[in-house]
Amino acid sequence: MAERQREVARRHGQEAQLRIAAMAFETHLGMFVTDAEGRILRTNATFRQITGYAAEEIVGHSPRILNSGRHDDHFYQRMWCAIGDKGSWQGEIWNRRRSGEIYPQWLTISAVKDDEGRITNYVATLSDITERKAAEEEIHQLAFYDPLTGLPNRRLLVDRLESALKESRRSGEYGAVMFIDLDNFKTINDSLGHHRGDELLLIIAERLTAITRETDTIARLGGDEFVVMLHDLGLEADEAAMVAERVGEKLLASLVEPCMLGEMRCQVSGSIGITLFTDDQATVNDILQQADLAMYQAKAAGRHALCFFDPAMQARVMERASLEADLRQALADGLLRLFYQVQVDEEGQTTGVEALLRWEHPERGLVSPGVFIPVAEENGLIVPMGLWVLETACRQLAAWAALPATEHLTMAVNVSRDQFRAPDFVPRLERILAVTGARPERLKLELTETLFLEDSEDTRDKMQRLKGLGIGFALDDFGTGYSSLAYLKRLPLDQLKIDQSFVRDLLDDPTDATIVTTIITLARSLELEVIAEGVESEEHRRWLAEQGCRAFQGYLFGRPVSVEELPLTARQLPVADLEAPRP
Ligand SMILES: Nc1nc2c(ncn2[C@@H]2O[C@@H]3COP(=O)(O)O[C@H]4[C@@H](O)[C@H](n5cnc6c(=O)[nH]c(N)nc65)O[C@@H]4COP(=O)(O)O[C@H]3[C@H]2O)c(=O)[nH]1
Repeated sequence: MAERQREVARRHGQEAQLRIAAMAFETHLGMFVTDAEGRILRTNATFRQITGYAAEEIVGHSPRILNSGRHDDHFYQRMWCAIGDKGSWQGEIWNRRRSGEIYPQWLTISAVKDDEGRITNYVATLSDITERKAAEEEIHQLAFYDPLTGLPNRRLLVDRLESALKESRRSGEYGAVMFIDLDNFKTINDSLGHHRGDELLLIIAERLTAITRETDTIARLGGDEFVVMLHDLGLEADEAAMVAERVGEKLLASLVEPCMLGEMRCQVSGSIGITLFTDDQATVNDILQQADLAMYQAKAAGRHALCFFDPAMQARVMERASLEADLRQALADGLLRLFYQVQVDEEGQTTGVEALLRWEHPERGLVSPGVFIPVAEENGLIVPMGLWVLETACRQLAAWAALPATEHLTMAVNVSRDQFRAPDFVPRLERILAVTGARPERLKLELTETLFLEDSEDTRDKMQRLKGLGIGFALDDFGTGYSSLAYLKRLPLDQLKIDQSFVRDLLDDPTDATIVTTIITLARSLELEVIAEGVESEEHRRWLAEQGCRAFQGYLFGRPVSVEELPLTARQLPVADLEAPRP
């Protein structure tokens, strides 16, 4: 009797447990149970509500049927590793409802094991977090973005500026912050109403966005104040200032474009304050204040202007702008000159010259190409300027070819990367050769390694076409750039030019000496000529000759001079040449 009572009690207990389990299963969380192989055995009502799958549609299937495709294999591997190691995994996951809609859910998967530790089932619980995500998104949007324009607000700008500062400290690259304030926004707002004012701000936001790169930050701080942050502006302050200035000019130009506000045609202008930042100790607040201050200076300077925070930087940018204007004028007025520096062989005989550009400025005097070539390269003036150089040099070559004493001379001409890249470079040079009558075999183009960094197919093709005409190629400043043996072998080069920075110290600096000997050996193995530039003393010449260098250029033999001053004396020319024309 007692045994029967115990059996009834046990059964009641089991039923109660099953009832509890069944109730627990039917919760507000979606649930499904799979077998050890991952086949779905059971789902609850909430699961069906969330996923849209009826029990009969999904039982027997793998949960993969729910995959959204948004996660890669790696994601699922990590999930299964965690379940294997710790017995469970939980996290956010994007799944797909039966309707095809993709939605975010919070998912927990636990492995169920038997008494011997073997996995018998997996139990998953899931909740739809679409609303929570949307709320999070909205909070994020409100907290970090300007509700009118959708641009980042001050908080996000400060955040990004902090990261940019850290990055800049690490890389040493400059960044810039530009404070933009519209000059006459208040008048428009007051006369046309806030609604039109808002429209104008939206137009401005769009224009600023269109001009800047995707990686730049454009923020609206409120009212008519915008900030543009640029980064990765290079390691040189002057260069960074130039890029920032160019972007600033573009922004100013875009602001003054007229726009329609309703029926009204309106025009605004802006004042821009720029400050550069780098690996110094300035804080985010310092930087924003500097840009703000510079912006007030721009306003004080007459509006529709930009101003740098750093007065020295401002002066340099202005100096550069005036240099640029003068240079354009100089090309038009014929104030450029070619100087020539001799190149000699091992006997000291002049074999040719290098043409070097000079600018005779009415006030500045003789301006060095080191100053104005980078400006010309920056503003594109290098293309017409380079053609003038080539034509002048070729005329000189043709004139020398007519005299027995000078007919053997070669002419090396520097050609900048952008000049060589111009699509019509080859036909233009062909025309110059035809017009001047210069012999292409006497012309040598000095190219720099930057030309070979990109688009090498086009470069090689052009070189081969010119080579076909008889023109030679020297690689200038060899060793200072990105020297890659791969391109040395692929390109039709004739000569490597050892940069003067290595030659200068080779007697004192063993590293430079090793570099120079390596270049000479390399040139020999590639069957290229080699010439050392910047040879200033007999000791240098002797050392280089001992290493196998056969051609030299430098102050020891002559500085760059005008054609009239060239030291083409009897000592350097074969006597026979002076007495009788060559056969
Ligand atoms: N300390 C020292 N310097 C020496 C010695 N021998 C020559 N030099 C200088 O070294 C520079 C050699 O020219 P580069 O490497 O082609 O370097 C040239 C070249 O890259 C560029 N350049 C000059 N003319 C032109 C041109 O017509 N077109 C282009 N694209 N660039 C040019 O400007 C650079 C500087 O030209 P320059 O000021 O004329 O400076 C010249 C020359 O005056 C020496 O013994 N000691």
